Amino acid sequence: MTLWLIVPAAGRGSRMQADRPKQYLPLHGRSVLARTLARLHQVFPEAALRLCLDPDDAYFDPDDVPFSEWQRVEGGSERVDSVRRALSTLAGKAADDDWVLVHDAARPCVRREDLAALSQALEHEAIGALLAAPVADTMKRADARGRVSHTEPRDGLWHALTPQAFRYDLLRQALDAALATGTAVTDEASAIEAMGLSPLLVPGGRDNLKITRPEDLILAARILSLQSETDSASQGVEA
Ligand SMILES: Nc1ccn([C@@H]2O[C@H](COP(=O)(O)OP(=O)(O)OP(=O)(O)O)[C@@H](O)[C@H]2O)c(=O)n1
Ligand SMILES: C[C@](O)(CO)[C@H](O)COP(=O)(O)O
Repeated sequence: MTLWLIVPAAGRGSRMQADRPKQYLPLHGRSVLARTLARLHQVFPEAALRLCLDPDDAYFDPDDVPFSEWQRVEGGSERVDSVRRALSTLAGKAADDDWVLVHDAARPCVRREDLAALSQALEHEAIGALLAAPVADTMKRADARGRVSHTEPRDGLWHALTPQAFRYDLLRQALDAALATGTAVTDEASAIEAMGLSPLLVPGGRDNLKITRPEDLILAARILSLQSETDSASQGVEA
């Protein structure tokens, strides 16, 4: 069974307001995209990668791709279109029940142990699963005036992270249905949910942030430093 990896990296990063798409901004001496791909490759070295890139991309460097089996895919206008296009390249290659993991290029800090936990969860899963983090703050619902309407109970609320992993044929059907009906889906899980199915939530670290705004890049750099300090410390203990 092949493990397919889709990395949507075709966004423009408009909220980042940088001189280039955020996936090409430097993070600890390499691009965000290179860091994300390296992290995925450490846990899934045998996976077959589909990398969604903007057709006008002027920054991509193939040397940043550590996977031996990979293919570039032209991204679409929304994230869901990019993922759907990547899936279409699997037709005739993927088995219906192959797992497809989708991970944002903009999430370079995903922990290796969280990737491993997701992978392990899939061993007992029929539909699919996503990394997610429980909401930690008190949640306010705003009214039209920008004042608090009421406090939302946060019990059972989770932040949807990536990777999100689903069976190839189910994900294909779910995205086709969402696109055909115009259902807004900002992640793979919401397309699956629209089919009446309930993906599994796999607890993951809140440090798996999606770089979206300028301050996120500073946070991501600090998170990577802390993660590498933790890795060095645990290697020291084991040695
Ligand atoms: N048409 C698109 C839009 C987004 N993405 C990718 O999907 C991930 C999450 O999207 P988001 O953070 O919303 O990225 P952007 O669209 O780049 O950001 P913005 O909305 O600020 O423009 C990113 O890795 C992004 O490159 C994509 O492949 N194709
Ligand atoms: C897929 C995603 O990263 C899950 O949090 C997210 O939905 C990306 O889209 P957003 O519009 O930036 O929330």
